[in-house]
Amino acid sequence: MEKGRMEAVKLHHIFKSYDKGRVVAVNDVSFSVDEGELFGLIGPDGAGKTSVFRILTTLLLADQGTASVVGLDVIKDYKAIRNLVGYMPGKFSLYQDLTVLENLRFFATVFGTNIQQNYGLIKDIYEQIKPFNHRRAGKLSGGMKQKLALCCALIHKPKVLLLDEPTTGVDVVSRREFWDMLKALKQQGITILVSTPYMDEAILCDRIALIQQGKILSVDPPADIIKRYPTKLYAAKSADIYRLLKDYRQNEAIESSYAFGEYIHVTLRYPERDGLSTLQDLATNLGHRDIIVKEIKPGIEDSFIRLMERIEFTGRVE
Ligand SMILES: Nc1ncnc2c1ncn2[C@@H]1O[C@H](COP(=O)(O)OP(=O)(O)OP(=O)(O)O)[C@@H](O)[C@H]1O
Repeated sequence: MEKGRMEAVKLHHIFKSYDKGRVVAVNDVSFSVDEGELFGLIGPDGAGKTSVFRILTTLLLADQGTASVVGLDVIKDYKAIRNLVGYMPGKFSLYQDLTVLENLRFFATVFGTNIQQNYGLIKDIYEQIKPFNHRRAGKLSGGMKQKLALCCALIHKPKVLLLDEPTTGVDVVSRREFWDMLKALKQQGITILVSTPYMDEAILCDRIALIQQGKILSVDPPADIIKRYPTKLYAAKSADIYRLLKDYRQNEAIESSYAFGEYIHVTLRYPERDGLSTLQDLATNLGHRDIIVKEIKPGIEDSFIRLMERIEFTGRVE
């Protein structure tokens, strides 16, 4: 952390299990979010993201560990935290039978404020949904619902925004617009912790924590995670890409291979070998046609897939 910067969110060795310990949802999670940071919690379904958010919003008690938001303890200071945090839960949180305006007024009243008082903060977002002021929330499109939920989470001018998968199930254009809004909010000094299963969104964060099976695999700026990719990565395809994937998977020279768009991404067990000819020859010898093999730069998805494979293979974070 930079000198003089405050940690807006902090988790210290947090554990949470369900079903009398049978499901370990959060397994020794520690990370912190600096004040003013746009921080992503990235992981697949069931990784433990929602449990982390519920602990931070004081709705769920951790089994072990401590957590704080703007320096306040989630257990001792839970009431104060609720006033300082804006929370957008993963599942649609608004009242479906209330209109856009009624939802906003409701959330403002709960926090002892009104729409006018903090209008500056929600203005840009709210103006996009204002034409639908009298439409019931349940009748809005996914993107509109998401904007309304963000307005409601902002209505009391929180210091920290906790957004649990705000873009899941929303179309690509709305997702992009939503991230533009987050950037604008960050510029106004609001700290944002946001979870997402989408890797293309991970890259838009200042730093990301990758979470899998309740464990944090890494916490870094996305560019650093990509830079640390430890080996050469190849993209390959042929006329029969499904058979090629199967063939590569059965070959002992191949370390890892997975479908990625119209290509297969491949790493080799013996990186000192000439990867291009190894992959090309393998495919040719098995009768493939229209073979293309090239070396490529890894993206954040490749880095995450690699980190996930490590944990599944060894059962621990390396
Ligand atoms: N109340 C509960 N009782 C039992 N198991 C639970 C409960 N809540 C969550 N779990 C389990 O804990 C694990 C982590 O769930 P959590 O909802 O925190 O993850 P997530 O990353 O938010 O995933 P999702 O996006 O699917 O909600 C999952 O295996 C889930 O099935």
